[in-house]
Amino acid sequence: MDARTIELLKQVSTATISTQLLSRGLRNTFLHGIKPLTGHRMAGPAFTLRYIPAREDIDVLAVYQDYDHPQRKAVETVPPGHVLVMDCRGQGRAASAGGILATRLQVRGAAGLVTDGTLRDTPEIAKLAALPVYAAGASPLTNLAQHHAVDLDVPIGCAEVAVYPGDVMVGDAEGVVCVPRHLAQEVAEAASEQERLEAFIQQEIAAGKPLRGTYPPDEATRERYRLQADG
Ligand SMILES: O=C([O-])CC(=O)C(=O)O
Ligand SMILES: [Mg+2]
Repeated sequence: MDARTIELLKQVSTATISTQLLSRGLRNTFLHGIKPLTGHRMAGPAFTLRYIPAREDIDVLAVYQDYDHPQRKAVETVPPGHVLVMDCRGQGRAASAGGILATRLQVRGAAGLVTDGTLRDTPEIAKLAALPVYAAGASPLTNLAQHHAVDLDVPIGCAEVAVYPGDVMVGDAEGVVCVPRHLAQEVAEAASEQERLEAFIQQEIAAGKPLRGTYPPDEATRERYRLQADG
């Protein structure tokens, strides 16, 4: 994934990206119900972790003694610049990670943390200066009370959206959208162009122009936009 594509995607809104994906036939790309915890914008390829339901005879506290426990391994192997995306089947009675793991992700240069479950230690996570974090809420209970980490870097569902490793996860104040990897570059370019045009339309509407002719822009409005862009 080239750096320019990531940079462009980080600057545009999830609303704009959703429209660009819809215009290419993709309707189910926004992770509904997932909210920002730290407020930082996010863009980076997905590295995934899949959880299945926990079972009491297997998921006991002693499993954390294994440093290769898949949850811990995910945190230690997500490549820098990638977003760790966790599939919790939308279940949040137990947290999918906590403050120490999130701090480790930040130190390792991860581009973000996304879960369709919950997180614990959220007051500390909210203070992280550089890591974008998105979750469905908070739960103080550790993950193995409900979740069993199984697979790394496989296709997952997150908030009922298909996420394939390498798809680009983009986050802003409204939440997270998943951009299929093969569309990332063209969507990034088209979304930037759409936002330049919409900034002009926004100015016109604020200055008193009616919707008719302005939004969507007719040829005359487009011509004024081109003149402003050239000038
Ligand atoms: O048990 C967990 O999910 C991990 C945890 O609290 C932390 O990372 O601080
Ligand atoms: Mg903790």
